[in-house]
Amino acid sequence: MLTKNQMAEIEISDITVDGLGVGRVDGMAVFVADMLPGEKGDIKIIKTAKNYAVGRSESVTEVSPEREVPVCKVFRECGGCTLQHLSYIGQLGIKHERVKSCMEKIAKCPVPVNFPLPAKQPLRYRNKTAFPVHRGENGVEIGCYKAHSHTVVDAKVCFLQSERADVCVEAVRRWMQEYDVPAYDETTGEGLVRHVVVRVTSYGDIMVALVINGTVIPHQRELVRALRLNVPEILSILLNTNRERGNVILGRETQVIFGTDRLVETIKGLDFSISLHTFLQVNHAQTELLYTQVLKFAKIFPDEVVADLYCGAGTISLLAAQLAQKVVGIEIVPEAVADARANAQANNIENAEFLLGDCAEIFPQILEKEGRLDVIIADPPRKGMDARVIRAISDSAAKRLVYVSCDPATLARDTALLMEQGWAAQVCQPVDMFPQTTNIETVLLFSREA
Ligand SMILES: C[S@@+](CC[C@H](N)C(=O)[O-])C[C@H]1O[C@@H](n2cnc3c(N)ncnc32)[C@H](O)[C@@H]1O
Repeated sequence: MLTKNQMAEIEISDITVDGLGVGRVDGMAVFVADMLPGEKGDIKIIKTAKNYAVGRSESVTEVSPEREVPVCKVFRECGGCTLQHLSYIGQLGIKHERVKSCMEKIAKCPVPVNFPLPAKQPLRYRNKTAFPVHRGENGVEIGCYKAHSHTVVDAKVCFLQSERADVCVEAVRRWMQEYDVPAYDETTGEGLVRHVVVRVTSYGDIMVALVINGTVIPHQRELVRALRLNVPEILSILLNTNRERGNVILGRETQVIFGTDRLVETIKGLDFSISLHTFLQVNHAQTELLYTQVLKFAKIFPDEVVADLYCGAGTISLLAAQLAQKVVGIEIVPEAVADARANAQANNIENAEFLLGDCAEIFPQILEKEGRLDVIIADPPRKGMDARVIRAISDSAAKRLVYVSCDPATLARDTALLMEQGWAAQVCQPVDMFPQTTNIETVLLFSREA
């Protein structure tokens, strides 16, 4: 039995989704920050609970050959990156093991899991970042939250976003300091500036939005001038009003204070118009790789009808529509459906239809209405698919199902349900959309059991 303050030499055998090393003493799991699988260390137990303990590494006695010096100075405080101390190939290995383990242990499914498709650019890959703003003892603080908290870790550089985005954030910080612009205080609900959101397209065009607890900012002209002077690639500066308490970043009302309210992004040859609210995968290069993989698994023939469930702004639907007879996309967010319809028009695609609503309600209705359905593509949020959607997928006559998931655990849970209903998992391809973190995107191909 472990006790608080006890010292133990522990070998780390695993890593959690939060990036904590996991070792075992007499069968009890001990979680240790900043320790990697394969490492041994002298660990001081700092907390004990019924089924686990938490330790602090006092010294690492056996260092993993995959250990690296993190590029970011605030890596140990910030909750944004959890794997910067591990080589990129080591990160991919851990993600591969995680997907395999979920398939084996949760889905009980012997599907082959390929090695994750790596990112060519494992740093500075994000095309959108929302940084919380806070006023601390040393002035304006802008950065990421500390893990599991709302404490802002002040950072002048974030190695996940583009260098131009760093410059935008710095310009906002200097403007707030110079004109004494108040930051929002979430404990009192007072103050003004809540978040700085920066979007950057693959063309280098930039949108900057200040999320504010109000409708106007002081010294607006000075902010616009400072941002444009420092970053001439800015095409859009917005004020978004969010007066609600809570964790939701964006409010519904947005005003343009410079330029346009939209940018254009091109994905695999199609143009997509992006507003502040549009959901877009955060890593452009890996999105192209992900979608290529989806289409490869979907193997769509020209006479086939495709359903794209949880379709967002219609990115996958419109790529699939170029191959299919018809695509029907379903999405619950009205703005995303409007974006999808506009994107279809802008790309002269006439065989894609977009329906607004919950997949659990709309998809069964489509099955009754559409005479034919050959391929289903589903890309649900982290929580996975509703059981009603899984039932409808199984009731359909579709021959292939391509499931895209950002959470291997819910993917595995849904895989077990799909297998019970006659689907066979054929092959699983993880795609590393989120280097430096434990997150992984996975594409899984199902077909009807023979
Ligand atoms: C992971 S995103 C995928 C979007 C798109 N496939 C893409 O690659 O950009 C999941 C989408 O599902 C939508 N969504 C969440 N719950 C839904 C539901 N019950 N019915 C329909 N759409 C839903 C979200 O609004 C979001 O756009």
